[in-house]
Amino acid sequence: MSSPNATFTIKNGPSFQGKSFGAEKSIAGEAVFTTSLVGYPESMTDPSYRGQILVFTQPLIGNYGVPSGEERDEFNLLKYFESPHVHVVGIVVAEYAYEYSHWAAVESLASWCKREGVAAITGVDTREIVQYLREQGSSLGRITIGNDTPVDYIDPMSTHLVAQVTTKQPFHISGKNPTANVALIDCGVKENIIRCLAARGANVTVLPYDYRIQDIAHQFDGIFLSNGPGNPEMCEKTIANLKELLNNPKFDDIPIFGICLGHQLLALASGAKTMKLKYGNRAHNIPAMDLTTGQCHITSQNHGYAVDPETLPSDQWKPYFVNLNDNSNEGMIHLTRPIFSTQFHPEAKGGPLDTAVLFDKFFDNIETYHVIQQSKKKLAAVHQLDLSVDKLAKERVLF
Ligand SMILES: NC(=O)CC[C@H](N)C(=O)O
Repeated sequence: MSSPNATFTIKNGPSFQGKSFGAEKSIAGEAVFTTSLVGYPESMTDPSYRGQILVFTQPLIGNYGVPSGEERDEFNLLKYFESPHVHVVGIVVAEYAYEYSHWAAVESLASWCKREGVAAITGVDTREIVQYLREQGSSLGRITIGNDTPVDYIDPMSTHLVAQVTTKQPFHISGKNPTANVALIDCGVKENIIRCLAARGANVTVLPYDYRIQDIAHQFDGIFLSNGPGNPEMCEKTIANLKELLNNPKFDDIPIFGICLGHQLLALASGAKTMKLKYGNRAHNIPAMDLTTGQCHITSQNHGYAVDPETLPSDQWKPYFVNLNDNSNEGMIHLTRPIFSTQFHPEAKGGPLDTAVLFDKFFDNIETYHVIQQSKKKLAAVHQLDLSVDKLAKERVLF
């Protein structure tokens, strides 16, 4: 099989010669690496990877092909992909498996990359690349096909990636035996996050990232803040909306749960700061300790930024989880309100399900919210009562 030569170059770093197996299109982006062993279809369709060149440390990639991007589940969510399209601009693998086999596969990784316009290079030493990226930190990179003139380096983090991937209009996903209505702020949400909410009984209303949630929050039983690509500081509108939600006492009881970018945006809205990590955390086996219980959980992650826990206003928030590899912040929890968020992905597809229980915690908070709302309604009704003597009860009334 003759495939064109390809070159992967790290800005201010080395070049690696290999063969192209994807789209014959030279590209540039931010080069990052993942140590996940499985899940390339999910990672490549995760909007959080927008604009990045993904280097897989797992040496053999493509051996189980690519599943259908059209099949949908009972919630009308994509069964195998995290969004309808690939978001990485390129992939770098040590050894592309030209033969694939899997019961769910409908095509090869190569044909998928070609159709989706994704550059792919194989036959390079990903160990050396990753060692380089660990030393230099996440770097700009490019893949040049054949004798193409290399394209200029592009820093995707300087563009508003969330505005590109968010839903442009609100949409609705009906939950299973619904017991709650959840508003989801879509900064690039993964299908499996919506599935985790819908499967637990939430009707999910998915809103564009800049939707004024503070105007409609009272219509919902909980608010969810999604994952998404890029620098969290770019999402100024979302942060401003969340600030109103956090600062207005009328929203004191409403449950909020954020994941990854959602966590970072919540932190920024609370007055904390975020920072760029040297090379980020992208893996399915990262240990995070729950600081409220001392228990360690293995978590799935994909992020380049993190919250600086020192900057969390300690009169309102405390760190919830900590990363046991690099001590970075993995979550926060409000001291008095039903709000918490995590840097890792409790919905984990792929990856371990240790922390899926956090979705149940969100639903517990929603249940408590229902009880509070009910008693508030009953108390409010008391003030509407007709006080004519013949209308009043003749003994004490307890709810
Ligand atoms: N998965 C995510 O939501 C990533 C969040 C953010 N874009 C980061 O890289 O840190």
